[in-house]
Amino acid sequence: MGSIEDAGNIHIPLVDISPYFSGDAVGKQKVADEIRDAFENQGFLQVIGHTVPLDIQDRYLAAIAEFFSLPLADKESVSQSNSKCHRGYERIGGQKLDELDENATPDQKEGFSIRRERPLGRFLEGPNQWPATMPHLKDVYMEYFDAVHQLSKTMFRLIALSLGLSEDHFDYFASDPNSICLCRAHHYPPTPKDSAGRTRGVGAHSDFGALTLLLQDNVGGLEVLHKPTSTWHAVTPIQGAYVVNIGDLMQIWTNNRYKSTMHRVISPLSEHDRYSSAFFNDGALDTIVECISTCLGPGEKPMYAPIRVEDHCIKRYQQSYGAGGTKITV
Ligand SMILES: O=C(O)CCC(=O)C(=O)O
Ligand SMILES: [Fe+2]
Repeated sequence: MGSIEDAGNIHIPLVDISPYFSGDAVGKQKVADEIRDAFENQGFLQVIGHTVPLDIQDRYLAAIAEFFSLPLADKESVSQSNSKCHRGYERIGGQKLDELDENATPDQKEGFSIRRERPLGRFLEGPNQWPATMPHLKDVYMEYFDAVHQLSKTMFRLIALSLGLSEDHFDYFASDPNSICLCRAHHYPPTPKDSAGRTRGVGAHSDFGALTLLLQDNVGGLEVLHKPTSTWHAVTPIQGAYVVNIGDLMQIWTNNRYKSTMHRVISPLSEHDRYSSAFFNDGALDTIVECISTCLGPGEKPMYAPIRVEDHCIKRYQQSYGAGGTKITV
């Protein structure tokens, strides 16, 4: 494990997970121990030695850049406002994720959200929207979706080992084909000089699901909060790596042992467009999330009441909409 940054008190580890795939129990446990350390301390790490080929990442990043460069009318033709299940395009300023500052400006990013293709059904189940003017987007997007979903299942296996559970503990949650995994591509345009320092790409928030895998290009801007010192620290881009963080559901499962950490994207003065993609594995809707027995020390009590994933997600979506009309924090 190597430290990619050591600014003040913060340490965001870089973990090579390739020993996990060797099948050797000692190698697997070593990776799981490194992951435990990262989630107990900062709640964030970067992962290399994984199974998503660089070639798929590159083709996907190129495809989302091409999508965001389409005329606005083409993007609006797949607007989320047409969708009953939060699929499709969100324009710049369409979201405001900031949970710390109610006067913050709306997020200076545009997004495109895809889940598994399903008929309209339970919460967030339904059809995707694809732009007619870019017919090749669907194949590359879904190829990437499948590859990163697979990696998220591996990460859940490692999390299980890190908590002293059997390796398949989260398999149903993480692999249910009807789960509500979300893959959202983002485009952050360069910041004009007059708004430098006053806008946010994404306001400060924690992710409310279980696990997030973020692919970012080399522009930078993602920062995580170090709570004890109230200071923000950059997550330096590493080509091909995933930034992995846990969300509020995993914090509930682990009784606060693993930290769901506030993060944001600043809008630095930059000549460059930034592209990123977040994959949220929020799992099987009917799972009951409650304190895992291995996370309860002697004399400790569960800090949260048990909650069903679907109820938790509906509540968080409703809170988000109630707060600002268009705000969705995932
Ligand atoms: O684009 C990024 O770097 C982070 C995005 C993010 O935090 C989110 O979508 O929840
Ligand atoms: Fe986030």
